[in-house]
Amino acid sequence: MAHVAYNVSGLSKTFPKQRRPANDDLTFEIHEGEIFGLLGDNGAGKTTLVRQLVNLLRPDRGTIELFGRDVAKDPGFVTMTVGYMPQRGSALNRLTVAEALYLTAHLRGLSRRQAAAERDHLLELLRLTGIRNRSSDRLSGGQRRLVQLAVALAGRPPVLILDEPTNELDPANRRYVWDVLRDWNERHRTTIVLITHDAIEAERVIERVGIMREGRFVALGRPSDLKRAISPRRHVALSFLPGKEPALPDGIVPWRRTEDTWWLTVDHGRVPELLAALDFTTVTDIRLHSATLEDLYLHYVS
Ligand SMILES: Nc1ncnc2c1ncn2[C@@H]1O[C@H](COP(=O)(O)OP(=O)(O)OP(=O)(O)O)[C@@H](O)[C@H]1O
Repeated sequence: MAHVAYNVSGLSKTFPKQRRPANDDLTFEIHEGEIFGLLGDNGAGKTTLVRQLVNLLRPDRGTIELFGRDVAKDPGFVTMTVGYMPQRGSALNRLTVAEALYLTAHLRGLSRRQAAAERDHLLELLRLTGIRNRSSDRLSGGQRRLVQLAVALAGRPPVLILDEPTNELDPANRRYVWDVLRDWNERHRTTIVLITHDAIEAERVIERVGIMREGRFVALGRPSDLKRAISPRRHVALSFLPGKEPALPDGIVPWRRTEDTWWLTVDHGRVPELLAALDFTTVTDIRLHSATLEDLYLHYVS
């Protein structure tokens, strides 16, 4: 069984003068070592939730335990355990990029020598060496996001909470950051909770997803399971040598044919049977398509 990083129970929060709760009786777990994605439309309550997870905001009701310790009663433990990247703003004040990384790593328990090594590693990892001596108030929006991410990673806290880590990044940096996060998670077994609107790219790294709407989860689980629930069929494109039409199991009939490719729609459960029936000396290519994370998001949110 998976070990639990966060155990959230009955979490509710209504801001003053707001009619609707921002978080409405949320109960869920985040497993140790997983990458958990929070998706949802604007105003769904994602930032409110993560600010409670890092103890920047108190819930009206409910409890949050981090590795079995009550977050509200143990704020120091949260600070030492979680690297938090906020949605906006900068926690760096007027420090240079290099100073911010060094100090954060040192405050998270690394010796001076280790903190200096960590600083240099993160500058290189996030390609920040060229701006290492720049003050954080003189960075572009995208540079600031990369520095904030590096600060969250400094000292390798066991949990990362990232509020839209790829927001403001150009497409190449966006993709690079997703790769860095996946690699970091694999290397250090870091639990990562992230909010994103970037469902297409995030699909490559997210292991479990919570889709929020009006302060509640409308879907929670592994993307593959959730996709299967909304779309129980797979689309298959099957290419073969001209004139060598494949034999298909009973009841599976192409809905479109060309000379060398057939398109089929198959129940998930029959895919193994289809694959077993094919002669791969004459089948040249097979492509299986199922719903994407973005399809899933749009299914639940629109
Ligand atoms: N400080 C605040 N005071 C009053 N209402 C707030 C405050 N912060 C958030 N809200 C409200 O709470 C609800 C949830 O907001 P939240 O920022 O958590 O949404 P979100 O899912 O993170 O949205 P987005 O994707 O736009 O960042 C919204 O209706 C918002 O207007």
